[in-house]
Amino acid sequence: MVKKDKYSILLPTYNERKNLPIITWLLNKTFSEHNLDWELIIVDDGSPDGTQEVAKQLINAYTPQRIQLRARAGKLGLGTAYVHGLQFATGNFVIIMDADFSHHPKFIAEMVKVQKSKNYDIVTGTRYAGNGGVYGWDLKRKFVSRGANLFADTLLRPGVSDLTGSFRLYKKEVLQKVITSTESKGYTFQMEMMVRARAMGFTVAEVPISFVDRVYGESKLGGDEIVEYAKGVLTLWLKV
Ligand SMILES: Nc1nc2c(ncn2[C@@H]2O[C@H](COP(=O)(O)OP(=O)(O)O[C@H]3O[C@H](CO)[C@@H](O)[C@H](O)[C@@H]3O)[C@@H](O)[C@H]2O)c(=O)[nH]1
Ligand SMILES: [Mg+2]
Repeated sequence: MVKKDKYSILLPTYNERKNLPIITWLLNKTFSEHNLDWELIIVDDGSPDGTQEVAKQLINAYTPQRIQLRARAGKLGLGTAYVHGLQFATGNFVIIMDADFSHHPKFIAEMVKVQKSKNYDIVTGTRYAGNGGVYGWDLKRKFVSRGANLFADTLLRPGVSDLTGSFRLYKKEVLQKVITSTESKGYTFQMEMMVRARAMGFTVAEVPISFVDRVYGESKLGGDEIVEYAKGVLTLWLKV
């Protein structure tokens, strides 16, 4: 008997109380409509806004088979949140995404379809190809994001149009291999993951997505992150 595919979504959250119920509802809708098996793994880093209380209510509503809350004591960052969540994933595929609607679950169906078309190791959402785009960012953030991608692409040539985005589908064993070899933690993390995956010979396909900026709260991108990112690109350029 062929085992049915299962998709584990790793959802890092920090102060996403308002977004979590709707994102969960949309995930359920998408996976039900396409008759796909799935689970949601919420990695909350001690959000002071009560995100975990909401997560517990969602577990009651959707069952513990469907949703796991894998909390950590404090805000330890996105990169390690994926590492933490991954150990609890029971699916053969893993999807990583943001909880603030920048990544709409409706794109998952297309990512799954594209993955199956040529048995790709990774499918990444891209804002910078086809119908992809960014909505709600000011000019500075757009410029920084484009510049960051151009810089890494010029030096490292991974052949992927969106290196810093984090809406991605991986074969679980591929994610495990790539994440173990990745050293950076902040915004550099997604870019390093993709560059290393390509260097290891994994196949990557792209699906255009529209990225919509969050309504509540603020992003953490600052001057320090930009410097860290530039250092990360140069380090990889020397090593990979
Ligand atoms: N557990 C945990 N979750 C976190 C943490 N920091 C952020 N998150 C969660 O991670 C997701 C992304 O955080 P945002 O603060 O919304 O990031 P962003 O500035 O919008 O950046 C996004 O776009 C970038 C590309 O332009 C991406 O590089 C980045 O990974 C992210 O997708 C959200 O679900 C947020 O709750 C943390 O320290 N711990
Ligand atoms: Mg965001």
